[in-house]
Amino acid sequence: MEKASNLLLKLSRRLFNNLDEQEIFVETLIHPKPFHPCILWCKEKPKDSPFSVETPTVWQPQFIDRLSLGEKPGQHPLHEQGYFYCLDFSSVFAASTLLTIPSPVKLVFDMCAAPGGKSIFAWKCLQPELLISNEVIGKRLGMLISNLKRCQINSSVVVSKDSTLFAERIPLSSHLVIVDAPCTGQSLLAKGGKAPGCFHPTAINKSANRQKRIIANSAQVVAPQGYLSYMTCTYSPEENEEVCEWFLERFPQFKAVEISHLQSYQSHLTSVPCYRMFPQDRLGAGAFTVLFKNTDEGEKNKVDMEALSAVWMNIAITSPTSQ
Ligand SMILES: C[S@@+](CC[C@H](N)C(=O)[O-])C[C@H]1O[C@@H](n2cnc3c(N)ncnc32)[C@H](O)[C@@H]1O
Repeated sequence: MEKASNLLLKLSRRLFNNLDEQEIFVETLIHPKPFHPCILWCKEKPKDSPFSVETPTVWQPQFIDRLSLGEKPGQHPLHEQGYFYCLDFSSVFAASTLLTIPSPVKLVFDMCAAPGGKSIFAWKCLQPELLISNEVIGKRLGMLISNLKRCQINSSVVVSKDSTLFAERIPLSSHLVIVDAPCTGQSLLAKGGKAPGCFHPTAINKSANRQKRIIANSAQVVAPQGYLSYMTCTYSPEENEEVCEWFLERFPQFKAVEISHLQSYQSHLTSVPCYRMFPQDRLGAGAFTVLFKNTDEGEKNKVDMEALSAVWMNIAITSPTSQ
């Protein structure tokens, strides 16, 4: 993108009061610069790193390394052997809310899972007994399955159904439900990619409505005292803070959890504690994240995997038992 569109300029004025901040935000989108590559170690890190590693941020988990510019981790033989998964550092930021969830965790359900970054992050940091990764778009299933297989994410199961079905069939069952929601993908521009129409109000409203439907269905899958993690890789408030406000009005049993390690990233666009990373922070292309807790007391429902396999397309990476 050579010149900022009026819609991008308008968005920058909504996001930042300060003129310099507006300008630098727009500049990072119209003249993108590369970000440091990043990896998540699925297996134990070798003592001597095969890569040149950047100084970690204070909140960065030990199983993440941000690498020097120019490193190509995807081409290293350890990648094929499943030692690590390559992801954007914005994904680490967004998923870092999960680091605050107390163990033990039985069941993690990832509603929007392909290609698998948040599923693998949750598996690594929470060590659940079972991870269920759902991807509704058939042609995205292959990459999800191959990533979970390559990284040996046991025990995990891949499913492919609309979120409505899970709300009906496995209500109040999961300790954690992750909603890394489909969005307008505005942050792709900061990576030099394309996201046609991503600032257009029609596209933003359509996306926000889909996000509200997914988060509402996902909330019903969360067990009492369980967690719901919502995140996007886009900047517009309609897809982020406004989804959170809408959600809390309709599901008052949920409250947003303060994430102390992300305090300096707290969004000033709402009173709900939620967090944003912007591309001008130079860590990643940008993300929005919030962690909700279901404050209801009560019994968690069991998920009978045998019964489910009759109705769902379950592709078992390993064979789970009842949760
Ligand atoms: C931001 S991506 C997920 C990235 C993934 N969580 C990761 O970390 O690798 C959003 C995903 O939501 C999926 N999706 C699209 N429409 C959906 C819907 N109606 N319900 C659930 N997921 C949907 C997309 O196919 C896409 O894979």
